[in-house]
Amino acid sequence: MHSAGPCGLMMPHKYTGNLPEIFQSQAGVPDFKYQQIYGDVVRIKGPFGEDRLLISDPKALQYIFHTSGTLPAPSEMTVSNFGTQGYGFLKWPERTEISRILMGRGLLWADAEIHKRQRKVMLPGFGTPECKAFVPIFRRVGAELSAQWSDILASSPDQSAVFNVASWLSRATMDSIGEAAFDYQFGALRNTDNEFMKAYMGLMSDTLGSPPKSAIFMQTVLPIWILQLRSKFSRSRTLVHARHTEQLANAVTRKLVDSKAEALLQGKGNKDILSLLVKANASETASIRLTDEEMMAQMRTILLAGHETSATTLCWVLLELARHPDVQQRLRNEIRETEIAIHARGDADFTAADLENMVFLGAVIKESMRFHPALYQNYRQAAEDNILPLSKPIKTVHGNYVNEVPIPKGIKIILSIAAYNRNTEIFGEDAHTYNPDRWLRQSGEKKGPSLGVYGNLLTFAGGVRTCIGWRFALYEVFALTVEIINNFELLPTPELDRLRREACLVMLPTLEGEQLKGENLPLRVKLASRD
Ligand code: HEM
Repeated sequence: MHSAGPCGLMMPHKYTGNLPEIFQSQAGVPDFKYQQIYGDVVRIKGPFGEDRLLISDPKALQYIFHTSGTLPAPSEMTVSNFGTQGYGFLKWPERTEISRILMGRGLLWADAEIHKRQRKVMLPGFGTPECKAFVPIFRRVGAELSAQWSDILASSPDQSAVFNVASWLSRATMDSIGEAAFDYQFGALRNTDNEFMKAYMGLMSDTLGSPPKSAIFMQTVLPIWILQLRSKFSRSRTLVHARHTEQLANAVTRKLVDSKAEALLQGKGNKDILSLLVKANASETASIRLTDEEMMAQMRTILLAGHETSATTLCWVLLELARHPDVQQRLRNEIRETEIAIHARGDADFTAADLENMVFLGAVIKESMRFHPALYQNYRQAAEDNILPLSKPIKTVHGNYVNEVPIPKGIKIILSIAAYNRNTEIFGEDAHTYNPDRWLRQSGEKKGPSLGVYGNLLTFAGGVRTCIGWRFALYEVFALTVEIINNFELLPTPELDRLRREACLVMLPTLEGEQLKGENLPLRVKLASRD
């Protein structure tokens, strides 16, 4: 296996290894560089020269996400018996500590048995019919955003304006998640002064964007209990922001959980995710049931995981459409043809089936999610000594070729979603080019081992930790893209020369020199002509 160092890559630092380059660069940049020079399995250095791996090999990723760990013997298998299949590689403790600070001890924090138990209770809220039923909510939120943009354009002299699209989408997805997940009106699109929204805006970039070397060092070498004390008492601006958001979120989620439990007692169950979760929890045996603290953590998890990721994904979709006017026009044509068919059959609006049946829309969304995965890396640690199978042989530093790599217990691995999504063996020699048409070619999908739930991308991760909200996210991204492209024309602005893929767990658009202002995607918006 090759190790990083020569060939123009940064030499590892004595104390922090390659981690500053990995965590301070723009999202995906070191991953692509290492992949191009060394291939899909690269040994990098952690603190004090510790070995770590950076992986984008499809077979190794499939093993880690899907088949590592063991199942109980068939004779020992019971309903509550904990099989470890898919849990052979657990999350890095310092990263789960970040999840705990931002979201509490919910699904993104949990691992192994606790994860399996929590996920079982949560799944009923995220099925296909449940997510399809949210489409009218997404469409309503889209219509509200459209109405506000149209008003602003109508009062501008040349009927066009530059919007920070990232801020608008963040507020739109907050309203969507509020209504669909909690039956709650955040009113984020209507009221920009909303205290809750202000706390969530910039939370990721503030707490995780461009960390200084000292923070990277502390996070990796300090024991978890010190990190926990720090998160509780530190006066640093970022941790004060995280604690303030936690207080606001806990106050809202506590009231919501209580009111849903009360509604259930009165037989008034609703269809929002929280109501479904409260119901599913009540029908579980006591040993599996989520505690009150866990229930509130799930709400904070859904709030952050479900709002920032969808908003970011939509940003990258719209950016590519602004950069590729031909693609934008083809998509608008498909949307308008579908709209004519909808009106002809006597319906007023797009249904979930209409959104799914738009082939070019599907190609645009898949390609945008491939090219710009909102979560660009996952972090795992081997629970046991293991052997990692590889798709193709790699050359070791001794010059031998090997088909598998022995993995000692405890080794930390970065699973590069960004680099897998650009793997040329899977997506073709032009994997670094944005091209929705690749999904219309027969060969566009399902090359390589089965990994991800959508287009075999890793954008929603895979296996037991596949994004629980992936169907929710898809319908939301479809619905809002259709609304915006049907009504508006998007154009690039000169500021895009300074656009960064800010690496803060989620890949946010920011502008060079203005990272501290948080997410920013300046696009020029005009009404789309209807000739
Ligand atoms: C396009 C938008 C989205 C993307 C790209 C995305 C991506 C991901 C990824 C990569 C993971 C795995 C993270 C890890 O294991 O560390 C994940 C997990 C998760 N996502 Fe999403 N997500 C999106 C939208 C949503 C939405 C809308 C919701 C909720 C409504 C949601 C809820 C969650 C939850 C709760 C988990 C933890 C699942 C588990 O560990 O079992 N996500 N997501």
